[in-house]
Amino acid sequence: MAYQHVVVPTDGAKITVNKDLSLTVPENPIVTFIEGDGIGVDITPVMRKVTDAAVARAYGGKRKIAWMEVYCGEKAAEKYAGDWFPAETLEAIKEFVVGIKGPLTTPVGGGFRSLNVALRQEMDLYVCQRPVRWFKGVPSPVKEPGKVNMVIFRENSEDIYAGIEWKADSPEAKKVVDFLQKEMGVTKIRFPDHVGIGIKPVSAEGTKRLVRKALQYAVDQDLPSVTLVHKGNIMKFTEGAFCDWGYEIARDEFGAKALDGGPWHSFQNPRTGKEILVKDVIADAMLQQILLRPDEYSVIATLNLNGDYLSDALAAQVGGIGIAPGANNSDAVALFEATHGTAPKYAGQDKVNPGSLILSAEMMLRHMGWNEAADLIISGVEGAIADKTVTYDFERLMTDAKLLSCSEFGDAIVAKING
Ligand SMILES: NC(=O)C1=CN([C@@H]2O[C@H](COP(=O)(O)OP(=O)(O)OC[C@H]3O[C@@H](n4cnc5c(N)ncnc54)[C@H](OP(=O)(O)O)[C@@H]3O)[C@@H](O)[C@H]2O)C=CC1
Ligand SMILES: O=C(O)CCC(=O)C(=O)O
Ligand SMILES: [Mg+2]
Repeated sequence: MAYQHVVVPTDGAKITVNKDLSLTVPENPIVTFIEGDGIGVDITPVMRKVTDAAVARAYGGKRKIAWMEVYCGEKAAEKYAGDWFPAETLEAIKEFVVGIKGPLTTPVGGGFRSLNVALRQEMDLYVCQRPVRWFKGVPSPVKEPGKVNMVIFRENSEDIYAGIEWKADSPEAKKVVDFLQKEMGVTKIRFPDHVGIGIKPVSAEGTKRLVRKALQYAVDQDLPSVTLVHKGNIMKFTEGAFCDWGYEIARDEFGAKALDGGPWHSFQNPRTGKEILVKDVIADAMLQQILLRPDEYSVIATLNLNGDYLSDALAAQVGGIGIAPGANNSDAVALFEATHGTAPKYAGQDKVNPGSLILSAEMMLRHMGWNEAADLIISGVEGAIADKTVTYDFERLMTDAKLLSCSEFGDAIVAKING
């Protein structure tokens, strides 16, 4: 398609999705990127530099990413006369199927809705996959961070993130309250006169497609358990149903059987013969379990809000959100991004840790099947940390570490990649 501001690189070729959803990746794939607001200007160029270095080193110049900038957030508003979310950005990410983004600002309370959530919803990127593991030498607030090795599968399209809510005192909120009281027999709205109302949709379809991915991941990676995290004791028909549907798909599609009458289940990994335990934990209890007994958890499948809370909490255990990567996937399109936000107080200072976005690029390379380059990124990050040459977030918690800027940390990783 013809784009207004997006310039398609002439030296690149399109990644295509095959019928079985595998990718055909040319030697010079076009990969879309959104720079991002706030610290996006600092971390995105560093991520590109490290990724290019890893690809060059791994394939000796035979392969090269053709980066294609697309716009969202503040930079889009400048380019597209106030449009923060240009339609052609969505079109380009969908057309070129693999992309990576910096963080985007969302105002609290009023203002526009989250552009990050809108990107996920518009492209139905229903899986938010966030691996959390410790890198040797990273300072952590817990005694044994090495026991943390989990992958969160966060449902990315439903829950209260669907954005169905009405402001207190608006005619819409009053209408919904009226409907609830008069037609649904609701008597428990504590202060009905000035109340904001939010609706939390959770469906069988949305739950099952997410839990299916989590179970399949456990099978493919030969992992010991999948834990369904929910608040089903309180929200029975949303969070409770998520848990029930999760077990149902484990039974129906993976042959899981209930253990001692349930609710926990298990099934045999068809590839390795090992048992995979399917269990559930209530969300508040899970927040203490990840601190006290992290080694008992491996793959986590959960709803949108629980997954948001869990990802930042788990990231803190292994060194903070400066080093927490992620992916947003549909069946065809993948958009990689850090777990953290725009950290506005550090914007433009060349200060923050680019690690989360670099490790998101590592996930992206693996998604493309470029595992050799992905491995080099991991060893580069490990090497820079082992040398205690780190950004402020790690340096302030380490003894005898050398403080590096964001770009210098990128250079230290590149030096390890080329070393
Ligand atoms: N996917 C996305 O694009 C996301 C966007 N957001 C948006 O970002 C904005 C700011 O959100 P906020 O709640 O402040 O959360 P942020 O994640 O942006 O920042 C919170 C704190 O986390 C630490 N931090 C974040 N990124 C890094 C990094 N790269 N290196 C080192 N430390 C880091 C900093 O801690 P310290 O102060 O201790 O140094 C920072 O003050 C909001 O508009 C929010 O909506 C939020 C989350 C995700
Ligand atoms: O979109 C936002 O502003 C926040 C999103 C977020 O916190 C997340 O995806 O983890
Ligand atoms: Mg978050």
